[in-house]
Amino acid sequence: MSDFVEIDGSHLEGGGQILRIAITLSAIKKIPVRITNIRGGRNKPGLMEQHLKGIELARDMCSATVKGVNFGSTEVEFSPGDLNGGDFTAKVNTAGSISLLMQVAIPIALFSKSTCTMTLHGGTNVEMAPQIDYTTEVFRPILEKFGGTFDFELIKRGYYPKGGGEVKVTVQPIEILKAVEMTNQGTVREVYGWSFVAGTLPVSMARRMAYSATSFLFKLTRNRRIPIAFWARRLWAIGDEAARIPAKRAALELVKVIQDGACVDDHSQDQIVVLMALAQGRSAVKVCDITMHTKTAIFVVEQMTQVKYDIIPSGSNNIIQCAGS
Ligand SMILES: Nc1ncnc2c1ncn2[C@@H]1O[C@H](COP(=O)(O)OP(=O)(O)OP(=O)(O)O)[C@@H](O)[C@H]1O
Repeated sequence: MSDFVEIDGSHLEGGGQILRIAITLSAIKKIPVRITNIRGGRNKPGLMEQHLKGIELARDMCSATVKGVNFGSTEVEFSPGDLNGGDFTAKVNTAGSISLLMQVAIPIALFSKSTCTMTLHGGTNVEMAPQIDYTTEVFRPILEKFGGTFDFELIKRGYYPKGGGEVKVTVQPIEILKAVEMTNQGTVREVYGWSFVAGTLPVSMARRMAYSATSFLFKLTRNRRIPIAFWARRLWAIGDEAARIPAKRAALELVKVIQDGACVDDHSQDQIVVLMALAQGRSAVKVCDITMHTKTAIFVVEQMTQVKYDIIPSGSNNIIQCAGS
């Protein structure tokens, strides 16, 4: 009989997230894992550069023995060793997301025996992944509620298609992650954000995006004071109308979460599933609709551990609950 827990990488969302969660839990809980049909839900299945470098980083962090860790591979075996801490480097040679490398590595680092320092190269602000600013300004405060945190230094931003960004992350080990109760939104006192433009685009476009986002937010939230900082950096906006589209989308996404009374937004939802599983005690978090990424995260955790989640409808929201292991 095989000692490996087998995870079907094509299930539900069928993307790289299944891989990251399986590898993270494997490293922390010392569970050998075999992931098959990797990214079977995507047009081009198999390991892409970002996923490959993420697994290699996790391998180095826990001295794992691995099989099938090469570009395009659709099946990987990962047998973890000890989490000793130390200095690690991962270099994604494309714009593959540094935040997604952090998604694999930070929980592992928190449970290591000594400090982990990671030098990560790749994209800092790319589509379909957390912006580095999201990871540091949205995800990190949530992580802090669980009792973990990280220091970071943003050395250089990197964008599609070249990448070339660099971030240094330092994580101190913790004894335990604490369970959280986030079911009451409280009062939203301030909203802030960053507006960026790309390449040769003028800073004035970043201002227009920020202005559009502010006025949408103002209309939607009625009279709240909403300061938005203007930062000019290289990013992806391409035209004047295009400047309003991401601004409106950002405003609408945020207002939906605020008005629904949820305590985390749709993108943090799936990222906290793993933290809840690793925390000591019973956690409860109020979210909007359960996303496919969240269902997928729950599937992987339940396959690999004894943790069971309850989803309890609460008005137009849901409360995700579980007792961590
Ligand atoms: N705009 C966003 N802000 C914050 N987080 C995001 C955003 N978009 C996506 N994410 C998060 O990024 C992760 C993406 O996982 P997903 O498996 O879809 O992508 P992936 O690893 O790049 O692989 P694939 O190429 O297979 O899609 C999820 O945790 C998701 O919540």
